[in-house]
Amino acid sequence: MNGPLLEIRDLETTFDTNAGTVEALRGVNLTIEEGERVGLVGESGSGKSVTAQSILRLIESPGGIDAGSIALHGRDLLGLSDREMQRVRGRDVTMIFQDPSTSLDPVYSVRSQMVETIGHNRDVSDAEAEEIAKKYLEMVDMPNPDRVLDSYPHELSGGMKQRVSIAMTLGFDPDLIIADEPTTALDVTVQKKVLEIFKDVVSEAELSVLWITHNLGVVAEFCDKIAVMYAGEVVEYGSVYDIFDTPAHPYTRELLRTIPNINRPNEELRVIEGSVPDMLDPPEGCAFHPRCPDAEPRCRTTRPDPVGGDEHEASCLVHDASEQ
Ligand SMILES: Nc1ncnc2c1ncn2[C@@H]1O[C@H](COP(=O)(O)OP(=O)(O)OP(=O)(O)O)[C@@H](O)[C@H]1O
Ligand code: NI
Repeated sequence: MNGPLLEIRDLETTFDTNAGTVEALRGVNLTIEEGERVGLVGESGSGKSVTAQSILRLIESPGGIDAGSIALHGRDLLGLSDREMQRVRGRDVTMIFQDPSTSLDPVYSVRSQMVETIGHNRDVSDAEAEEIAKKYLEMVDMPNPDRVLDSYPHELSGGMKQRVSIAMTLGFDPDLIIADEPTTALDVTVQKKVLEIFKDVVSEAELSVLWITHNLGVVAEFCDKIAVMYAGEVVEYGSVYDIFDTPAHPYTRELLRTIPNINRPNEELRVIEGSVPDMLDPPEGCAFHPRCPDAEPRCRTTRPDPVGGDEHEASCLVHDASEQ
């Protein structure tokens, strides 16, 4: 039996600033099984992007990973040399960014970038690599792959660029794709289209994905599992069904209430009362207690551990995920 694809344990990442130490990640636990699509959701500042950057070891000074472990196929990523880590980033774990320009080089044609990437990761000739590139461009619904191959990134629209960067990601043949809000920079109709394409590509290629988003609706459509982040911790984890049907953590319940109801389009959007904590000085006890409708006195002083088991767990002293 193989272990999980990715296993993050008690991960702590901080940034030293003039104002003090920002405790961005305060003990993140997250497991992704082979072939799983996991949505990472939470309000702005909860630590979603820092989690992604920590997995890829892209946290730069004055930031750093202070504690915990990250294992990919059982291999400890935090113990690798910079060179080995570079190989992991080029081959095993790839990231799709909000701004597709980040993953495309402006000075090379799409052809040379895709052929190089594919050739680098597979034992094929340039001609074969080009055929594979065309196949990937067809998979992302590019009507004229030959023309796209001849293009330079600036000749493509935002939506096309993002599709090319998805095709490029396939060229890496990665074990895990991390996508950090990859469609938010696009306008709404293009967003929908790119999302559909990505969904199809992921199921066709049976990829494992960590999908970072604010949008619980997207997660419900796209993912198998959901991890809810709050103040630098995963506070609830479970299948999409469990999270939507029997959410245990009061924060998850509040987050679900903020999803717009398509049957009541004129209803005012609900927001969660209060604001996210200052990570320079996070609250004692449960970080959500100042905003929590169900908080009890003990929540102010005792930090909850995850309870419930592998399938569905939540870090809450009041509500037990296994009893939902
Ligand atoms: N380079 C940095 N220097 C200092 N603090 C940082 C840095 N990068 C992130 N942080 C802090 O770490 C915390 C987590 O940030 P992160 O970007 O992971 O949030 P997020 O959940 O991705 O939010 P968003 O949804 O807005 O992208 C925040 O408090 C943020 O201010
Ligand atoms: Ni982010």
